Amino acid sequence: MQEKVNHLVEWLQEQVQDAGVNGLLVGISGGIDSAVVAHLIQRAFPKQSLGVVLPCKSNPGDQEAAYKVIESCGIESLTVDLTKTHNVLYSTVQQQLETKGDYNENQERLADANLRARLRMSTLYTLATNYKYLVVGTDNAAEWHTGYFTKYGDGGVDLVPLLHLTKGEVRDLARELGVPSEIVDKAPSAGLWEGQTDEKEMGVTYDTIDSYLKGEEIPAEDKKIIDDMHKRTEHKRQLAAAPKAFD
Ligand SMILES: Nc1ncnc2c1ncn2[C@@H]1O[C@H](COP(=O)(O)OP(=O)(O)OC[C@H]2O[C@@H]([n+]3cccc(C(=O)O)c3)[C@H](O)[C@@H]2O)[C@@H](O)[C@H]1O
Ligand SMILES: Nc1ncnc2c1ncn2[C@@H]1O[C@H](COP(=O)(O)OP(=O)(O)OP(=O)(O)O)[C@@H](O)[C@H]1O
Ligand SMILES: [Mg+2]
Repeated sequence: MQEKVNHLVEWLQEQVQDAGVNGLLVGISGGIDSAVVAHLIQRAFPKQSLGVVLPCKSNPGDQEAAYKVIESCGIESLTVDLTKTHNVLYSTVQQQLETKGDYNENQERLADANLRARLRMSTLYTLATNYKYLVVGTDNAAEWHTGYFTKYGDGGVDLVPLLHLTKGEVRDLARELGVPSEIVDKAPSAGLWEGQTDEKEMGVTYDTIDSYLKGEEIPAEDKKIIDDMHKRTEHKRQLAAAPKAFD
């Protein structure tokens, strides 16, 4: 496990050197994936890394967990509350759509949620420009395969160090790095609406997705859920489609 930590830390250092930038930053949610990334970037750049807490109508418990992560790795930190910004932007768009008679209430929860993820991305890039840092993403192999992220939201990043690690491997890494146990053990959630958990929303557990990614047998109904998600989200793993060039 220590070898994996060293490998990832060295990889992060190389990426910064190759890009000619000063360091790295990550959004810290209070969940395990960003906790692992915060610990890794702090080890790679103890004085040139930043953990950013971005509450947006968030559960106060998540914010407390985010501060525990910061304390556990000693990373420099900053908090930008996006709740008001989100309210202003979402309600302005909503008003315009209502005036046009086009507001689709059925899409409200998802549109509201994805805007939170994209406001976080915009804020992280504003800070990245200020510090000349790269934005580090937190997607793991299970999220990447299922496309369980917001396109150009939490998926809009420069580096994805956890991309090849299953959720189980992320948990092992978290324990090795000293992430507080209550964060390692809590149910993964995007925190985008009240009571949301990843596994409830996807309809399949991370253990099952991990097994599938490792080539193990899983129940046919779970395989179907995972294959459908993978197919539906193929566009998120590609560059934007473009027509053939003119002659
Ligand atoms: N075939 C296609 N080719 C090219 N583009 C296509 C497309 N189909 C949709 N699109 C575009 O993609 C958009 C849909 O994708 P997207 O905007 O990502 O939205 P979508 O995949 O519908 O929703 C994001 C999902 O990720 C979850 N999430 C988000 C953020 C964080 C986390 C977490 O784990 O913390 C989880 C969230 O709970 C939700 O289930 C459409 O609005 C459309 O613009
Ligand atoms: N309140 C927040 N403040 C800062 N960053 C956030 C916040 N909410 C989400 N993010 C960013 O979005 C990423 C995607 O969230 P996701 O829920 O997949 O990861 P996580 O919360 O770190 O772990 P888990 O999947 O176990 O909940 C986070 O890792 C983090 O970088
Ligand atoms: Mg989370």
